[in-house]
Amino acid sequence: MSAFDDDMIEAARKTFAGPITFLKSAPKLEHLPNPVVPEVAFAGRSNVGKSSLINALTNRNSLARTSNTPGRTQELNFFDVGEPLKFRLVDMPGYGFAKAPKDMVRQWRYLVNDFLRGRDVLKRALVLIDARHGIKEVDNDILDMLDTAAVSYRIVLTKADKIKATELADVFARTEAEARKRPAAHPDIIATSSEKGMGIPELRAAVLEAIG
Ligand SMILES: Nc1nc2c(ncn2[C@@H]2O[C@H](COP(=O)(O)OP(=O)(O)OP(=O)(O)O)[C@@H](O)[C@H]2O)c(=O)[nH]1
Ligand SMILES: [Mg+2]
Repeated sequence: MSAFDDDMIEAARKTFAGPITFLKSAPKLEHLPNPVVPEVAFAGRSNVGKSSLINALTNRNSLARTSNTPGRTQELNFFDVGEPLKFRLVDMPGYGFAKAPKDMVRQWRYLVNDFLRGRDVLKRALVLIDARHGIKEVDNDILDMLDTAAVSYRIVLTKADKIKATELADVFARTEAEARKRPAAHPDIIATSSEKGMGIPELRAAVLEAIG
């Protein structure tokens, strides 16, 4: 069952099959690109699968850099979709990995907070949550920041291929119930697997819907 009709799914497929290029990396706020088109950002704990999901959505193997080393992405990475340019995807730095030095955590907070507050082209954030764990304490920071900044967001479960269907149904229900308590969260969540392609057509449609 999907909240998106066939036309939307097909339009989204076409959009993501078209030209997509890496624009730039922004390690600091002064490096942000000019806000000229709508943006959708991918947030989530380090290693949750943000970069992998961007690659799956765009059907490219190595557009966004993925890694087994948590905390690899320390900056905001911008990807241009469409020619002429239609919207941008933003790969955000991950949080919550063990052994992150204090100043790295502070840096993350500055960058992310200012990005979320200051950017009216940012139409939606997708907050990725590992399907094996559900929402954890470490995710509350970003969820609170988004609620406070009134940036609308949708929760997306990742790595759904790693658990059984019954467990997935369980964590799905639990996570959706939590989403419905949060003011800026979309009431519906999406379960995905970048590995198996699950939920990818729906997530593409969700991105298109978010940019309007
Ligand atoms: N089985 C499975 N593994 C996945 C999936 N998505 C990502 N992974 C693996 O999880 C690891 C981390 O993926 P990334 O996409 O680099 O994670 P990230 O959230 O971008 O991490 P940071 O950039 O450090 O914040 C990689 O080894 C991926 O291959 C998935 O859907 N299924
Ligand atoms: Mg990454």
